[in-house]
Amino acid sequence: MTKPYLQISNVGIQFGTNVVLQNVSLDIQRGEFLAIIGHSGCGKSTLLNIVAGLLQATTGGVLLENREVNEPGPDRAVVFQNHSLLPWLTVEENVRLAVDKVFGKTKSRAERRDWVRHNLDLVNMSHALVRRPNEISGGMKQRVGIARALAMEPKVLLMDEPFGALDALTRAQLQDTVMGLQQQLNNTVLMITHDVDEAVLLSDRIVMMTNGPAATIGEVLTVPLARPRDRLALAADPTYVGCRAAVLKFLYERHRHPAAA
Ligand SMILES: Nc1ncnc2c1ncn2[C@@H]1O[C@H](COP(=O)(O)OP(=O)(O)OP(=O)(O)O)[C@@H](O)[C@H]1O
Repeated sequence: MTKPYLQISNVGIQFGTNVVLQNVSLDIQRGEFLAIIGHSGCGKSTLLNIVAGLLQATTGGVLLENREVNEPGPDRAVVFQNHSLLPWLTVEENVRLAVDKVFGKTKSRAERRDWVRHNLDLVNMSHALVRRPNEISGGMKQRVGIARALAMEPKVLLMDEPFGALDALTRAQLQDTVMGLQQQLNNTVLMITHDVDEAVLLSDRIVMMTNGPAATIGEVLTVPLARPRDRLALAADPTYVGCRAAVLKFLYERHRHPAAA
């Protein structure tokens, strides 16, 4: 068995007397796409923030390529639900800012410019280089956020409900883009979602969290669907339907949210 690329070991965290996570352990291999799913408030964002280095675990810890994670770093890029673009900069400048920070010393000006454009091209945003965030749609902003994260060449891409604020059609387009990128770049991805179909469509494994307080991993489901995946073809695929049913069962039968009980 290869050594895990990203290792979450016995992670627990409490805020005051509120124990949010307890004994969370997960080994992630390089190039894996993992979705984390669980009811609202169970601690998904908290877990992602610990991996991002934005929060410190109370117990346990995280290793990335055998190095302890204890602060944010460009090797772990985060894409949030609500884009975090700077409104006074253009699309190109927003990505450029991150690229300059990471590659300011190792790439020339021209190389950095090409790298910014290449990453915007990957998410089909080359046509909007000089637009500002308030001049583009929500889906386009998320595309720019993804380009910015990819342009940092992170070891791990962390996505916190990246499509949560988008309408269903835009969401489906973005999911297809992310699947295409995954096919091309083979990133290691940890993505939080509330959407069962999204989790099955995009992931290699789905991590299902129990309800809080003291939430932990209840089950991990492997999604044995070949790639590339086609959402229309999969809708009637017995393996897809079975995975979907397993996640729904976990969420709505075995770990129903207390508020819905
Ligand atoms: N900095 C903090 N200080 C105190 N409590 C916090 C802090 N961050 C998170 N919490 C608490 O931790 C719990 C889990 O929150 P978290 O946002 O991680 O859940 P979630 O599963 O991502 O929820 P959602 O799906 O609704 O986004 C909540 O009870 C929240 O109030």
